[in-house]
Amino acid sequence: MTDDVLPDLAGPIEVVGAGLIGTSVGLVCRRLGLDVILRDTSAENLRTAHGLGAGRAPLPGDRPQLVVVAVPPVAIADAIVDALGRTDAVVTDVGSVKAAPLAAVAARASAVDLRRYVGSHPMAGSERSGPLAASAALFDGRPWAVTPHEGADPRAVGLVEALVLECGASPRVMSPAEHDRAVARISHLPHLAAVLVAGRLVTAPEEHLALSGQGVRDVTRVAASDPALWRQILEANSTAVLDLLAEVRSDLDELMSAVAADTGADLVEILARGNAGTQAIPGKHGGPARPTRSVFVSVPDHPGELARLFGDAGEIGVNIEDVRIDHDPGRPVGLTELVVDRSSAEHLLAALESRGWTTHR
Ligand SMILES: NC(=O)C1=CN([C@@H]2O[C@H](COP(=O)(O)OP(=O)(O)OC[C@H]3O[C@@H](n4cnc5c(N)ncnc54)[C@H](O)[C@@H]3O)[C@@H](O)[C@H]2O)C=CC1
Ligand SMILES: O=C(O)C(=O)Cc1ccc(O)cc1
Repeated sequence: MTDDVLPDLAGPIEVVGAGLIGTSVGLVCRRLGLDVILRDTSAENLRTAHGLGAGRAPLPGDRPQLVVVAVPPVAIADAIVDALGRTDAVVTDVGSVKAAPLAAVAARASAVDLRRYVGSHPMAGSERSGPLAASAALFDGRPWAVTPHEGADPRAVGLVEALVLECGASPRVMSPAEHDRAVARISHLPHLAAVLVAGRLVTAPEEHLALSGQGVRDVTRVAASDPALWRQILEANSTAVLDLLAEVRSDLDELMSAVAADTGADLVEILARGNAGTQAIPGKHGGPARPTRSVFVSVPDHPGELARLFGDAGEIGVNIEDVRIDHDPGRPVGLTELVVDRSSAEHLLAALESRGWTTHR
């Protein structure tokens, strides 16, 4: 934290770009009772975001305290420069890459007061775009990078941290360059891995695809994202991404030799490295990863059954960390996977069985 006492987020908050992220920020701020001004070049997205209650149209004389720029990567630098010139507010952006837009804004530093600009990046989102995908709960418990440049005003940094906290997220302060190396590994490479695996499905025969289970859905989910957005993200972070892709190319060579060899020892080592990688990911709220276990329950396909299952889990006193539903429209029963703390799994299974649920071990 940059300051013992963070500046109060008092509003008005101006959001430039009322899409997935901007509308979500607007919804959170409105829920806090703050005045939110929305701007967007798309009249349709603006109309939708207004209709969702994420904010209002600008009025002459508006004086925002904070401007949040949430436009596509190619438009970010211009929107930051515009906001710094048009207002005396602190300006942040939520772009996925930090060093390139900062350099573009800094190149025009004589025209703008750069001290009021502090970049940031919520590590939350989805494969969907636009205001209809927005949610006030989007940032709950998520990390949100705050990336001040060396000349940033500490009060401006504090105000951006206050926004992050009010959104229910955890601020992580780091330099723009460090941020870009980090997201290459934890966001951009996973995205490209999902794209490559999903790309292999395009020409698959229908009877192969009919066998699809949760694994292929988990690994490919983010590949459904907007290609135009991701092209811009990858172009803005190409150096860090290329370094990692070169490492993955040599991993792939190693993997191919291991699969081709008949001892299996090397393959086990590679698979175990994967295990270690999954355990390196911190748990929710940045805490240590806690071991979880999946409990599978058959849920009859009638209204209210899922609510009854969640209600029973609540009464049993077990917190559900995550949930997945494998729903086969051809069957009267769906398979629900409840991800719970490993130490609670046996207790949950026994208690659900005693309440008449069919579980699968
Ligand atoms: N999609 C995701 O999961 C995440 C995206 N981000 C970053 O947040 C930013 C916004 O992404 P999304 O909300 O997903 O995109 P989106 O496509 O849902 O929303 C972008 C909005 O900006 C508007 N817009 C475009 N150019 C504009 C301009 N010059 N002035 C005003 N409005 C303009 C568009 O009409 C659209 O409503 C991007 O820079 C992205 O890299 C950050 C974290 C997660
Ligand atoms: O959907 C997900 O899980 C994401 O990871 C979304 C996402 C997309 C872009 C970002 O810069 C940050 C997060």
